[in-house]
Amino acid sequence: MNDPSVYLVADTRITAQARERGVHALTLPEVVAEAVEAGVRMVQIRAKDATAEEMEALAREVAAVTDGRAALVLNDAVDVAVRLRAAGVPVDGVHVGQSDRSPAEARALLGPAAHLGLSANQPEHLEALRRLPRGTVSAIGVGTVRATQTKADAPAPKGFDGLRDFLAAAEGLGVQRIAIGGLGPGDPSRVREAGADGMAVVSAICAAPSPREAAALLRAEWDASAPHPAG
Ligand SMILES: Cc1ncc(COP(=O)(O)OP(=O)(O)O)c(N)n1
Ligand SMILES: Cc1nc(C(=O)O)sc1CCOP(=O)(O)O
Ligand SMILES: [Mg+2]
Repeated sequence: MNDPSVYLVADTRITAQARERGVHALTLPEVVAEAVEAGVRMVQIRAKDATAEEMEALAREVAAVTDGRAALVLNDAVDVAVRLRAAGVPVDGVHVGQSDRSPAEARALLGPAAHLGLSANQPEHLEALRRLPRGTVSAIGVGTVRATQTKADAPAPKGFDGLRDFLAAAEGLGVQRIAIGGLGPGDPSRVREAGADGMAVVSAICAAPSPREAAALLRAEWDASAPHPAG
């Protein structure tokens, strides 16, 4: 099973913005390399402006970096992931949202072994998930926890209490539960206490002056915090 505890959503726009502003001088594959060396074990490529060809080229570059040390997931791009997996490139799967390709269709295209993440932030999303065959969805991304500048159409912030309630409602569905949105250093213990299996971050790593140090701190904080009593 993939380890989503500290999950880097490597975003092309946020990384380029940080580089243009002189926050750091790294490309997206370099950010991923630093994060993986610091202990991140799951990475998603989020390239909202990329064509399929650009996503494929970037995914090949990032896959050469992750190379089995971290799971690699593509945002939205089911067809690209299918193509790369067929070509033997180590891409583990895809994350889709509620208005992307349906999870049933994505699973049919990806096959049973791939990772399939799905955004879920409303009770009806969990109801729909309950109706799907077990194993269709591997993980849900639940957000936003805090307001975020990274996603213009992000759902309303739930806060940590809302996160806890939503994760409890998703218990027993056989999916990993990943918190996302406005998270960063200082949050791992609260995310774990709320019952999440992982926390996904964009800015906390991609827009940090040192992505390596930011990732190492999240890794250390996650590892030092206690799991949810329910396991
Ligand atoms: C881990 C994780 N959770 C949620 C999302 C959001 O996906 P989506 O709702 O499809 O929005 P976009 O990222 O595509 O704008 C995610 N990417 N990853
Ligand atoms: C990609 C994404 N999805 C969200 C959701 O709530 O589904 S919030 C989000 C952006 C998270 O970026 P940051 O860590 O910089 O706040
Ligand atoms: Mg999407």
